[in-house]
Formats: sequence, C-alpha cells, structure tokens
Amino acid sequence: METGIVTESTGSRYIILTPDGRRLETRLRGRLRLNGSRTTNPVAVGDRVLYEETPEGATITAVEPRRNYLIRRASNLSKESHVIASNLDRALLVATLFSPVTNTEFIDRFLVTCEAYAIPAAIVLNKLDLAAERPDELDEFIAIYETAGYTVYPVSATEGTGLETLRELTAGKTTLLTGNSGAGKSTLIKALVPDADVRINRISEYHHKGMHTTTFARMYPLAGGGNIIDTPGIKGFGLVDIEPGEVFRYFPEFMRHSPDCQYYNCTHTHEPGCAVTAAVERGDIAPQRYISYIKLLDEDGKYRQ
Ligand SMILES: Nc1nc2c(ncn2[C@@H]2O[C@H](COP(=O)(O)OP(=O)(O)OP(=O)(O)O)[C@@H](O)[C@H]2O)c(=O)[nH]1
Ligand SMILES: [Zn+2]
Repeated sequence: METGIVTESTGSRYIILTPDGRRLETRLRGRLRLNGSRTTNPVAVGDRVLYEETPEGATITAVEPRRNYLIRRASNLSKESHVIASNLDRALLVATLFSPVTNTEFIDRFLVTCEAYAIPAAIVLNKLDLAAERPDELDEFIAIYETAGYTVYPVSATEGTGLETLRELTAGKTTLLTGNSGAGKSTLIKALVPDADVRINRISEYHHKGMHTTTFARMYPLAGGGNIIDTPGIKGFGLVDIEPGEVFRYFPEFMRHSPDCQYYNCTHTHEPGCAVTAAVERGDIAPQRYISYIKLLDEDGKYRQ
C-alpha cells in the first residue's frame, strides 16, 4: 500500500500525486466515511491517502488523519459542511480595493474561519497598480488588517509587483488561495505556477446549470517544492460549528481587550464596562471589523440589542 496526496476531486473521482510523481485517477473503496462528520466530501484536496492499484483501477482505501483543514457550510441553508482542503500551512485571501471592491465582511468571514480552524491567514491585496492611485484608501486598508494582527501583501499580478515576496512565502509550503471572482486569483496562480493549466470556467459552467453549490479545490505543486491550492467559485464562508458566544475569539484584536471587560460573559455589544467597545471608540479596533463582528453574531438572530 502506498501513500499519495489528493490534488483534485470531482466528488466521485480523485486525482492523487503518487510518490513517484504520477497523477493517478482513483475512486473510493466502498463507502469510506469519516467518523461522525457531516461533510459532503469524505476525501478532500490535500489529504494524504493510502491507495491500491489493481488491473481494474486505483482505489483509495484510507485517509490519513488530517493535520488541519478548512471547512465551510456546503450552501447557505445546508446543515452539511464541505471540507475545502486539508493539511495547510497557510491560507491567503486575494482581495482588491477597486474593480471589484472586496467586501469587508467577506474578508472577515474568511479570517474568522481560518482562526476557528487554526490556519495561519494573510491577505494578498491585488491590483496594487489601481490602488496606488488612491493611497489613502490603500493605507487605511493595510492599517485595519495589520492592527487586527494580519499581514497584508500588496501585489499586482499583472505587473509582477510584490510577487517575489509571495514566492518566498509559499516556497516549500502548502498554501490555499481564495478570493472573490475578479480579484485576480487565476492571474496570480499563473504567475506563481507558470505551468499550471488553471481552468477558469469549469466551475462556473456548473453553476449556470444549477448543478451544485459546492466547489472543488485543486492543488498545483510548485517547481521548487510546496503547493498552491486553488479554490474556484467560493462565494462566501458560511460559518460552521461556531457558537455566537465564541465569535469574538476569532477576532485576534478583540481577544487582546476582552480580558478587561467587566463581565466574564460579555458579548461586547451592550454591556457596561466592555473593553472591546471602548477600544472601538478609542480607535484601537477598526469600526469595520466591529461591524463584521455584529453581523456574524446576528446571523443566528441571537444577541440582538
Ligand atoms: N489592473 C490589474 N488587473 C488585474 C490584476 N490582476 C488581475 N487583473 C485582471 O482582473 C481580471 C480578473 O482576473 P482573474 O485572474 O480572471 O480573476 P479571478 O479572481 O481568477 O476571477 P475568476 O476567474 O472569475 O474566479 C482580469 O481581467 C485580469 O487581467 C492586477 O494586478 N492589476
Ligand atoms: Zn466586552
């Protein structure tokens, strides 16, 4: 029995990278299920799997325990979740200030998801060539996220600015890249993985046919070691398994202030003596981040003021 790494999944078939560097199409043996999970996909991109090759084809017989994974709700109404990818060193969100504007709430949901699953996260601010014309907004964006505790990497995928830093950051590591449509994720992947045949339209074709709401990630090995994982078609991060009372734990800058709240069970909304709202008023926490927090709380209709 050999161990391979899942690089692509289409729901029923999985492409794995074998130890001798082949890309092998496999299926699952029987009904391989992860214990107790309600995920739509028992095997995800990034998984290390045991496989067997027989004259009838190759089959995955077991999934090795995941070091970590990133998960989201399969769809807005679904109770099922979808494992986006596993065994990650870092997740990067490709965001843009203009054309298109990346919504702050989308960014913060991504960051909260990464915090909840203990995946180091950072932001790649693409289209720097456009943003450079509006330096105040650029500085403000960087300040918001660096104050929160995240690194922002300003780049221009088309002009090549800042890409050397990204190459250093991703070398030898498994890095997931995500972002809204139009932010330039495909352009960036082509720049980082020159031989990648990034299939841009495949998933959106499915969407037009209304076939499914889940998306399938795809892993590209980097020439010098490490991998980039592309996540086509992700429109949002539906939070999974996070109780409203826990949401603030996934805002690192809130966690720095919350020990000073007067009430141990402070929700940081209406309580007197709340150190988090005081920090927002002083300007130590960005109002945009606080608004995202309130919206995430309101998702369940709890903790409304
Ligand atoms: N000005 C500018 N345009 C860019 C930059 N990076 C990408 N673009 C353009 O933005 C558009 C969208 O880029 P894509 O790479 O297709 O974006 P994507 O995020 O992969 O979007 P989907 O393919 O819809 O998922 C294209 O027209 C790119 O040429 C950049 O750094 N500066
Ligand atoms: Zn508080």
